[in-house]
Amino acid sequence: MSKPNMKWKRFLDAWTGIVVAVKEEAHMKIHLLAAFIVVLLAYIFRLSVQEWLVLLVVIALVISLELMNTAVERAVDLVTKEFHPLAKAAKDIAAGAVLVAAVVAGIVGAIIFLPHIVNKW
Ligand SMILES: Nc1ncnc2c1ncn2[C@@H]1O[C@H](COP(=O)(O)OP(=O)(O)OP(=O)(O)O)[C@@H](O)[C@H]1O
Repeated sequence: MSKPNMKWKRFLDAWTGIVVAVKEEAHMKIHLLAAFIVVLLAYIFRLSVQEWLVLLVVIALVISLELMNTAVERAVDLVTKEFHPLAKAAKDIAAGAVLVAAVVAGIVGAIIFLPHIVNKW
């Protein structure tokens, strides 16, 4: 396979990974729904460019970490389906990374949207 084709294949493989995660992970669907609602609200409240940038970064952070969490789950399940403390630690730590990002995203969302909501009333 020539080099440009290889690059295109890698892009397709990455896209396939995203599609699989969205299809198979309920949490990923919830994150995407939340991101859609946030983008809709950002449009309705006519946020500044700076506010848009911050929101897009935290949305990307949460979704990227959920993808990594899903990858860790698959890799652990490939190694063992038996109960193992290290398997539990790996999955719990990966889930913890998503939790940290989701909590920070919630705080960032509140800091950005609350003044706009208060202003509308
Ligand atoms: N092989 C294992 N050994 C020990 N504990 C495990 C193992 N597999 C899963 N667990 C524990 O069960 C929890 C749930 O694991 P599971 O693979 O079902 O993820 P999940 O809850 O389905 O996550 P998601 O909903 O994001 O897919 C883990 O966080 C971990 O604490």
